[in-house]
Amino acid sequence: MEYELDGIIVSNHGGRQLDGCISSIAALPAVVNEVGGRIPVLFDSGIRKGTDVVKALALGADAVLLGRPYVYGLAINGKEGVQEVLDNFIYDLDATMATAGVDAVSALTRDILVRK
Ligand SMILES: Cc1cc2nc3c(=O)[nH]c(=O)nc-3n(C[C@H](O)[C@H](O)[C@H](O)COP(=O)(O)O)c2cc1C
Repeated sequence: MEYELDGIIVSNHGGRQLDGCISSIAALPAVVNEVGGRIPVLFDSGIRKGTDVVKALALGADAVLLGRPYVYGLAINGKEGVQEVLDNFIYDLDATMATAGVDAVSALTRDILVRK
């Protein structure tokens, strides 16, 4: 690509900096389209449960990042709290995929989503 980037993160910094900016999930599809698979697209801001992970991956993110959720676990129960947050994410992701009838992360594509 023009700037020789190794990857890109679609983020609005957790919605805490720019009043009135669009959500990062709303920005994701256009960025994915523009990148066209040439570099990894990571995503954050507002990922709170497995369904959020599924939506971001289905919209084309290669991976998601967590900001506040693991900090909440850390504040409540230290290292074990962080582990519990991560375990819950993995369980919830698994359950969401199973409920959607999807057996691989690679099968999470836009056509499993319904726009409201
Ligand atoms: C208290 C706080 C401080 C942050 N400071 C920075 C920062 O200095 N630089 C930065 O790039 N992002 C910063 N972020 C944004 C995070 O890197 C990340 O994009 C965001 O927390 C992800 O959204 P989430 O918290 O909804 O998961 C900060 C987020 C929070 C909550």
